[in-house]
Amino acid sequence: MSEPLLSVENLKTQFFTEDGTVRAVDGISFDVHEGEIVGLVGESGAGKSVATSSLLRLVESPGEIVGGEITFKGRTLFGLEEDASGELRPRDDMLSEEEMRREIRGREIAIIFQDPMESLNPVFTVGGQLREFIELNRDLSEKEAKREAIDMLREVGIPAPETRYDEYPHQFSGGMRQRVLIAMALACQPDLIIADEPTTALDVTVEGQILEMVKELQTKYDTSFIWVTHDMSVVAEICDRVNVMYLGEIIEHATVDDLFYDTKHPYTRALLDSMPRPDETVHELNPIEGVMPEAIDPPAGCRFHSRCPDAREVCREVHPEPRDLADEGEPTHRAACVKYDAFDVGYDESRPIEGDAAGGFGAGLTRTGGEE
Ligand SMILES: Nc1ncnc2c1ncn2[C@@H]1O[C@H](COP(=O)(O)OP(=O)(O)OP(=O)(O)O)[C@@H](O)[C@H]1O
Ligand code: NI
Repeated sequence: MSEPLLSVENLKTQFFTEDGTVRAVDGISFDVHEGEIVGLVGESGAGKSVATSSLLRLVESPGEIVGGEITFKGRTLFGLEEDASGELRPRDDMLSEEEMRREIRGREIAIIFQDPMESLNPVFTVGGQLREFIELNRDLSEKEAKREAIDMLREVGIPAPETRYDEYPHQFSGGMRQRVLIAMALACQPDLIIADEPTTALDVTVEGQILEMVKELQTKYDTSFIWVTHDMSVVAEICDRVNVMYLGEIIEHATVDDLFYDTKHPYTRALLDSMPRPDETVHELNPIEGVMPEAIDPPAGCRFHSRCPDAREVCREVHPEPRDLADEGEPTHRAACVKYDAFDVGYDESRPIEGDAAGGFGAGLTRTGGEE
């Protein structure tokens, strides 16, 4: 396989709060190849948004990237090294803030957020904002930029783009605003677009239309995407490969087909069981019980053990790093779960955890009244 477009190694981002250090992103590694849509999926608070804003170095105080390496097209977006006294400092080849702003953000890597009103200014027309963005980033004249802006609005399926050009954001529906943001993201023909739950607030029909359009545009422009979502049906719809996040870590990585049909990690299993699936006529859904623990003081061992139906004593002790469990010649399929032989830490001999997972996965069924 060719060199990845983006490669992320052991990325760690923390927030230094009064209550303690929030380990929002705690050592994740993944890559994105040219022309791929890579999913980042997980429950609220898993660290998806912090991970994606880290890629563009947009994490704000009290947050900070504290470790790892981010490489994009051979350039170091983030990287640390130890100086003579053992202190960590940015590597010489790490891009400056100025370079990030002028060369990377928007131009090479664009980001689309869930709430379009965060990115669109309500007091300027939609077309004006799009035109200005294009003008700034692509060295086009005002007139050329305007033509390009109208073309882009048409491209993302906005009817009568010449008229809509002069309208204000509030005159657009939620779905249409999201289309405008996609136009803006595409306007500089970036190699990578990060989409942070851009369709979550929309109704399912509009969401479906937008996903369909993104797939078409993706084929046309060969843009790569990182698609952030908590919704497995969106993953199924749009992604080539998926990373599943839980409490700051990527606990499973696979192609979409393998993730759905050869699920390895119990957390991924639980996520899938908690959602309706178009390909299965099971009507009973099992919500994942319990809540994700705090990222300030993550549990020892496997972070999912308190909610996991397969948890054994060893899961409290051993903290598994993802390992490739794929058969030889098959696409990579990494999972961080010691129940697989590849881990060889004595799972089979270990005692199942009973009565530990108070409020944990399935607790409501198996433990109610089981206390006497
Ligand atoms: N500014 C901040 N200060 C302190 N903690 C923060 C801050 N921003 C995020 N966090 C913490 O980082 C962790 C990850 O948050 P993040 O927003 O990345 O989750 P997410 O997976 O994107 O969730 P959602 O699906 O709700 O968007 C959470 O524990 C969150 O509370
Ligand atoms: Ni988020």
